[in-house]
Amino acid sequence: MAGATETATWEEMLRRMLPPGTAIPEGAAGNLDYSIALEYDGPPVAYEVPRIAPVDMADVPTAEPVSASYGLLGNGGAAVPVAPVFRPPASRARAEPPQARRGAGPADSGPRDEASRPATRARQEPPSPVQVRRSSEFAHSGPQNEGYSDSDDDSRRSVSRESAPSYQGQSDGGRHAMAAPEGRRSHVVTFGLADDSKYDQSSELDDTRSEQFVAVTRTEKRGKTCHRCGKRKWESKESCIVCDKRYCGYCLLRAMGSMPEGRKCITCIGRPIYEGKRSKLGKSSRILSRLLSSLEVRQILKAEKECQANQLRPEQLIVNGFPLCQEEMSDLLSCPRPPQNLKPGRYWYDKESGLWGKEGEKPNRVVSTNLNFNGKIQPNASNGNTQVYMNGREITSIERKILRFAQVQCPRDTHFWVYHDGGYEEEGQNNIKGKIWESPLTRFVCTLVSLPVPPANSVEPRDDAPYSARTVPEYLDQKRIQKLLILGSPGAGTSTIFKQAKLLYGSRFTPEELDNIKLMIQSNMFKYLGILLEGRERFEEEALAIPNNPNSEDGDTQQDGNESSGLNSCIYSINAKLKKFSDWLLDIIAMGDLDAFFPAATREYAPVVDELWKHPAIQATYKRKDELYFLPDVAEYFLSRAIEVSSNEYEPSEKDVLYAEGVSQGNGLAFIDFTLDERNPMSELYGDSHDPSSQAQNKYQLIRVNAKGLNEGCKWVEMFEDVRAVIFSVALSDYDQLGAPASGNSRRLENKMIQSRDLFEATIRHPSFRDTPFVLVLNKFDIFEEKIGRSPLTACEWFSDFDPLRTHNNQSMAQQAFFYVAMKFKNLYAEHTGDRKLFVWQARARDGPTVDEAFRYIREVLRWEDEKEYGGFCPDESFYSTTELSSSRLVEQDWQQHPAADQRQGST
Ligand SMILES: Nc1nc2c(ncn2[C@@H]2O[C@H](COP(=O)(O)OP(=O)(O)OP(=O)(O)O)[C@@H](O)[C@H]2O)c(=O)[nH]1
Ligand SMILES: [Mg+2]
Repeated sequence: MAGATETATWEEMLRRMLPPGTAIPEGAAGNLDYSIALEYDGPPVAYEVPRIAPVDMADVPTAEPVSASYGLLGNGGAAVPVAPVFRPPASRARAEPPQARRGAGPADSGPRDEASRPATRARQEPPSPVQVRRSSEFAHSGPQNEGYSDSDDDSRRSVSRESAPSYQGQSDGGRHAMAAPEGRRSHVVTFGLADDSKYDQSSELDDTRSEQFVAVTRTEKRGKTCHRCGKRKWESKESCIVCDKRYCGYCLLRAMGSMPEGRKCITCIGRPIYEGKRSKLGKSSRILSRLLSSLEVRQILKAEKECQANQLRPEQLIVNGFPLCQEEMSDLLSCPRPPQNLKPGRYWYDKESGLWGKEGEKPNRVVSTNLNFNGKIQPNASNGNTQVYMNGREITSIERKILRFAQVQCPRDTHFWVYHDGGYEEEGQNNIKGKIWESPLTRFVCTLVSLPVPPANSVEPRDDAPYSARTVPEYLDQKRIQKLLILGSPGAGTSTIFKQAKLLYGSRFTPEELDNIKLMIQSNMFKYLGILLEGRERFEEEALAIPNNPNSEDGDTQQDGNESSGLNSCIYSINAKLKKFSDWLLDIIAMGDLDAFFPAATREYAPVVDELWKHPAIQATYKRKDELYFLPDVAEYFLSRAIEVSSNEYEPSEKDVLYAEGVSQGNGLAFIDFTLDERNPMSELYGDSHDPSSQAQNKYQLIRVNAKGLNEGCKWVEMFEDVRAVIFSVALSDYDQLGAPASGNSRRLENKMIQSRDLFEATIRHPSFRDTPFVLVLNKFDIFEEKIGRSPLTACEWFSDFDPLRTHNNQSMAQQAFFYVAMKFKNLYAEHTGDRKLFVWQARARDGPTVDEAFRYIREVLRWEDEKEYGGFCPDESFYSTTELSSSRLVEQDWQQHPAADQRQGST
């Protein structure tokens, strides 16, 4: 837009400002840093504040350049022509009557109006950026005559000196005295650089934007200060869907009136909305429901959603490279299966299959087929690189994975035709080979990875046949279900939380699921047995390796002669024990007396480890006893009921299901859909009345990815970019535990808390989650509480600076330690995400209610996130950033006493 004319204008302006004859610096128009007027955003002031009016540079009188004949010393000292002193017209602009500003008709114009015309014009028309800059430029250059100083402060002061008195002087008998718009604070001018990238994004709105939008920045204070009264209140704000100005409950109706087009300032009525708000059109907010009756709210929201001014314009939609015309857009929106949540942008559309997606991306919806658009689909529409083509489009790798999953042969250079029902054939073969999305499993996997599928019993209107209704399976209705992804390192409790969700909100386990869990429990039991036997073998190897090979490659076990022989004798004695132990194992197995075997095996195992650990050489090698012993606690729970558990008739109890490690035998991906009722301690505190539309918001899909899938380079994770929140579970009790390294060749065990931290770090940095809120669940608080007294938190090197207050009991020590750990994670998160808040909750996942409360907290987080984005409620920093947590009931009490205070941290 900044073409040659603009440059010329700048040059012209500079020329007028510089002393006559001065050369304009090269490239000045492009490089000079021009300050821009900003609207004052601080607390209200008691006095009327002057305005700076735009200046028409054409009206600035300038002197002709001194001609050569006036040479400095020449011409016998004849007077050099001087321009008259220029008086800034700011006061005239101020004195403009309100009507004139709103666009007075010709009847109003008289000689007086004539006199103020330049300023009036500048106010009436949306000024170009150049005009706005001119005004601010003038604010700097004007006072120059009176000893202009460089500092902002000074310049501001000189502006007031200059313009305030003249405003008083010209108030013209009160008729022209400009009252601030009804009840509104006047604007004050400050100086700085406008930086409004948000507005830059939607350049199509630029031309309609008034001077306010160019000059006002959306600063960090967004959300806290009311635009009208300027007060910073700790309460919800509602924002204008056009200009995003926020208003408190007191000012909202005054600023927005009856809202015929929804939430718009009166001055924004008729203007197109800010596109970032499109997805929120028609969604209710606390503040509206508080101020108006539910019927009124409904009407306003309906108008907001449906009125003409707020609709997309066809040219905002570019499909297959061409902007739509009105007719094409109507066809698209009125077809039986239109795209959802349409926003302005570039899309591709495959007419044969109905697949629809954003340009350069995988498909995200199946819309009706056979819509005719000007543009035809291009091979690179979705930016695929698979050399597999579907109706002419090169598909993306995730689509190819699904094809393979559905057992569709698709080597390179395959060209398919795919039809509305998923039927496919190779190009030129005229032979439908099958239907891609026929199997429920394929459909399920598609939804998990957010690929669209056609409705199950799709009957597509070919040749304009009347459209028949279809049923879309519930879980395909992705719009209404909010996906929550739960992750964590091994043993952190993700499966337990998942199973709790199932028990709390879901249906009971089906017989198949129970069968699966039973198999899982049984195979876990054999895994524990495997560990026992492996341990025995390992000790035997230890024993054999050293005497036979004193210079063995394992440097850690090299010992000097004395120690070595000491170790040998020790190991021999252990070996004898082990021999006895293994003979005994074999006997028991031979007799089939497993009931005796399992408990005995675990019982016998520990003393062997103890024995080994006594020796200094072993200690030097392994550093920690845990490295010799990693049978999970839960092993004993199941091993002690070995016969019962391993029999065919075994039926896992609810407790067994919860205690078992894992979700299913394969233990990969698992998901569950559930709904939460409205009961919530927090929303009650805020006096919420949730409208029925929020019910739909309460549907969730919890997806659990096992730790292994994560460790393999987070491969799965990429498929979950549309999750609403990531729940990351960490076992608090891991701080003094060691675990096998997730990857790499090192056999050295690592601190499990550090492992969790590293995984957490990798996850928050993952591009798929750049904008996704994270909720950290600090789990296993029960074990933590129990052991914190005997095993210091500093056992984990990351917590080495933990310096608790002295306490008399484990409970308060555990709370202190919990806060400390929470803050460590919060700081880490803030570091990586540019100061975003990490939400933390404390849980004991074996304990149902703590998981229930965790999910209610997560739901609340999602609402905060929604409202934060849409213009509302933003809980006070103190509890948002430092202490939201935690052991629910405890917090609940604190909250009731000190809703916004930082009390919880203090209480520890
Ligand atoms: N005491 C106690 N045990 C817990 C808690 N949460 C989980 N557990 C137990 O810890 C063990 C491991 O929990 P899981 O839920 O299987 O851990 P996970 O994160 O799924 O681990 P992977 O399956 O390896 O990914 C199970 O025996 C659980 O019953 C808790 O808060 N307190
Ligand atoms: Mg598990």
